[in-house]
Order: sequence, then C-alpha cells, then structure tokens
Amino acid sequence: MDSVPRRKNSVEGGRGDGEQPVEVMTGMRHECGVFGCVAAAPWPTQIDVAHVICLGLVALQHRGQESAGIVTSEGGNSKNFHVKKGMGMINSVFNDEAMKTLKGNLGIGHTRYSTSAASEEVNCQPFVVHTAHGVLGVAHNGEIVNCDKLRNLVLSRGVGLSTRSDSELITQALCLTPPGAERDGEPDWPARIKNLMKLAPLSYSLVLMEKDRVFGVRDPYGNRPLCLGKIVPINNVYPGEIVEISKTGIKTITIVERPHDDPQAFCIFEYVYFARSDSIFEGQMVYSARLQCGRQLARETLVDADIVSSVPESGTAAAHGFSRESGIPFAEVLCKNRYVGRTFIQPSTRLRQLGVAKKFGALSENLKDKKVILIDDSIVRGNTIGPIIKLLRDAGAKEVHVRIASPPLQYPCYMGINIPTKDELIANHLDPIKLAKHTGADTLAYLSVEGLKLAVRENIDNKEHKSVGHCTACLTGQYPAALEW
Ligand SMILES: O=P(O)(O)OC[C@H]1O[C@H](OP(=O)(O)OP(=O)(O)O)[C@H](O)[C@@H]1O
Ligand SMILES: NC(=O)CC[C@H](N)C(=O)O
Ligand code: SF4
Ligand SMILES: [Mg+2]
Repeated sequence: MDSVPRRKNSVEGGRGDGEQPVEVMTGMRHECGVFGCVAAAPWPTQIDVAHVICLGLVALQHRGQESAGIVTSEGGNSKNFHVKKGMGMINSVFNDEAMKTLKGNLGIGHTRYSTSAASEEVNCQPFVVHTAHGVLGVAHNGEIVNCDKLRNLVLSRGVGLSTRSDSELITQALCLTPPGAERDGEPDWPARIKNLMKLAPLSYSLVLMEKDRVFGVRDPYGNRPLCLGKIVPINNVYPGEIVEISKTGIKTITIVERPHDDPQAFCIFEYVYFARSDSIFEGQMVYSARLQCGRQLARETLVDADIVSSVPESGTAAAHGFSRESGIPFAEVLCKNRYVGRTFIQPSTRLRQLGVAKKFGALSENLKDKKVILIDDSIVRGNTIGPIIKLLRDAGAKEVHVRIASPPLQYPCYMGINIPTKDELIANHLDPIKLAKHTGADTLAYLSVEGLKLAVRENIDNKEHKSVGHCTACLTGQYPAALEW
C-alpha cells in the first residue's frame, strides 16, 4: 500500500537540542530487542531464568543501547513480578545484586532504542501493570503506526496513561476487555491480544507475560522479526502469529490475517544492516543474504580494481560476495576500534569530524598503490564514507570506488527505526556522481531495489515460507500500511 506519511512531530525526541552535547549520527538508529524465557516443568526450576534472559539481551545489545529491563515471575499464584530496569547498557544495569532479585520460573527482557518517547527511565521496558486479572508485563520492538487512534480509544475508556510511549499504550490496550469474549470474570488473554492486533496491525514483535505464561506475538505484516527456540532449535514466529509458551510447552493460539489482503512486509533492512549476521530469517542466514547482495552488486556495478574491501562490520559479508562474483581478491583495508560504539557524543565540530577517523585505522600495506573497491552496506547521512575515503587515500590508495550493497535511503521509517528526516538523508541531496565528488571517491554506485529484493529472496526457504514480502519503504516510499498519525 502506497501512502505519503507525515513526519512524526515528537516533542520527546530528546536529541541534539541546543544545551545537549551534539550526537554524531551515523547509520540508521536501531530498533529494540525483546526476549522471553519459560523454564519447562517441574517448577521451581533449577535454571537461572534471569541469567538466560540477560544472555539473550546481550546477544541483542546491537539493537538498542539506551536502556534495558528484565521482569521475572515465580508463576503459581504469585501476585507480583520481580522487576529491574535502568538506563544504559545491559552490563551496567544487571549487576550481581540486581540479578539476585530476579527470581523466577519465567521472564521477559528488553533492550531499547527509543522511537516513540524520550530516552528516559519512565519509558524503559518491559512495562508492568496490575490488571483485574493479575500482573501483565510487555516488551515491544516496533512502532504503532496508528498510535493516535489507539491512544484516543484507550483514553476514552477511562484509562490514564503515564507516558507518551506506544509500548505503554499496547500494555493498556491489552487490559481492555475485548468485545463479547470474556465470561465469568475470567480473562481471555489470546482474545485480548487478537483485539489489540485488529486495533493496531503494524508494527511490533511482542513478548507478553502473565503470571505463568509468556506469549510471543508478531504483527500480521511480519514487519519486525521474532523467533522461537527450545534452547537450541529455533523456529520463526510467523506474521500475525500468537504463540503461548508455558511450562508444558509451546503452542500456536492463532494466526491473525492482515487487513485488506495486504502483502507481507518484513523489514528488508534487517537483512542489510540491523540483524546480527548469524541470525536466521525466513529459513536463511543473514550472512548468506548479505553475501548474495554483494554478488548482485558486482553484477550491477563492476569496475576494474586490484582489491575488494569493506567498511567493517556490516559491509564485510557483501564485500566477500562481490569478491567471489567478480574474481577480484578480498583484502582488509580498515581496522575498526572495537571500543568505540556505533554513535559518538562529541562537544565540538572538530571532535565530531575526528569521530569517524577515531573509529577506523588504515591497513596501509594492504592498499598502497592499489585500486580499491570499497563496499559498505548503506549510506544514510553520509558521515562515515567521506572520512574513510580520505583515510585510504592518505594511506596510499590509488583509486577508491565505493559500492553500496543497498539502494539509496530516501524516506523515513515509521515502524520502529529511527531513520533521519528526508532532509538529513544525503541521497535526497546528491546523486551518485555528485556524492562521489563530495566524498572524494573515484566512482560511487548503489545496488538497485530489484537487485536487493532478488538477492534477499534467492535463498528463502519457500517450502516453509509460502508467502514472501518485504517492506522497502525507506528506499521506495511504498509503505506497507497507511499511517494514521
Ligand atoms: O552514512 P552514515 O550516516 O554515516 O551511516 C552509514 C554507516 O553506518 C552504519 O555503520 P555503523 O558504524 O553504525 O555499524 P556497523 O559496524 O555495524 O557497520 C552503516 O553500516 C554504514 O557504515
Ligand atoms: N525501537 C523500538 O522498537 C522502540 C519500541 C518503542 N516504540 C519505544 O520507543 O520504546
Ligand atoms: S521503512 Fe525501511 S527500515 Fe523501516 S521497516 Fe521498512 S525496510 Fe525496514
Ligand atoms: Mg558500517
């Protein structure tokens, strides 16, 4: 479905506002990570559930670094959850003392990159509420595209909200009694979840916990990823699926249909950049999809060169694919400082410019007098590639040809990713020829939208995934559903 959304007019963004040190933005800002765990019977379990969740969150740390939280339940008749939430990275929030308080047989966790409300303690997840039917915990990745409508509905039912967070809104919407479904004062959680999914079909992957069950829920468009495992084997949660995980096992409650027969809309940028490359989506490893993107990029944009190289980390798999397809050898030309994070906060312009240089060093002997094809996965604001090209030239590169393993980013995302405004996206100002000139590259070219789709779909397991469809809105402006903000 094609629609031209208006930009979110948030007063709670909390970034770059005058008094604050300026944040040097590179790339797309991530989404959140959600994790749930239920120990198999018998309870009380011997498994340290909170530690399992903590390890799960560490594996998802790349998706959000602002705040983290774990909520556990002892199950049975317990009336309270154990809660620990805080600002910062997982290892700073969950020290030994905090872990000791998180007793339980089941739990959920969250690591946050804010999209809908400020990066503050009150908006940390999971959200926990006491309902007429016991405690409920909610962890959310994504962003509700018809947030205002849902908000008005919840408020009109006499519910007060304590934040602007769309994730708190989901939590409260789940507390509403669904039309006609509940009898004898017994809660019907699956009916409540289905009700929410009808009211808000996009975008979320959720883990919800009541006293002795966890539900995994994926929006009907399948926009954000979610998977299911028994410690080792992992299956996908399908678009629109509600799964219940309890001490007796895992079962599918139902699969909610998409409105208007809309096509599936799994975020194509999970493949390009967000996900860890060992993740498995739609039956294929993300690394393999990135390799295919590199192969396709070579077919579309080959140029004469001595070596193919990458901007680490997420450009590397595509560079290997480019090298294999073209027969031009792969060689590393950049060494990345592993102690510098994905964003930097720097007080002055000079320090900001030094930011990217501080992150990378040139492996000069590998590139001296060489014609280099340099692959990166994406160009967003264009802050990364220019200083890197300068670094390579200063270290003796003869030519630098930039090849990007995704199409130009031109539109904002409204589904849980903080892509900058249209104006901040460099591709809206400079075409590839001008951008090459601006960044000091000899040539610069992007992968086509069709090429990206082809590469990503080449190895999807079609037996398991009969319906395939990807969101490409940030590249094409074709949004999966009309936005109602
Ligand atoms: O055009 P820009 O706005 O400068 O952003 C683009 C860069 O940002 C991302 O890398 P990042 O350093 O975030 O992470 P990575 O190590 O996973 O590649 C992306 O992979 C590009 O390299
Ligand atoms: N990046 C996300 O998935 C964010 C989830 C939610 N919208 C929040 O801002 O907390
Ligand atoms: S707009 Fe881009 S980043 Fe957002 S969900 Fe769609 S493909 Fe992913
Ligand atoms: Mg990068």
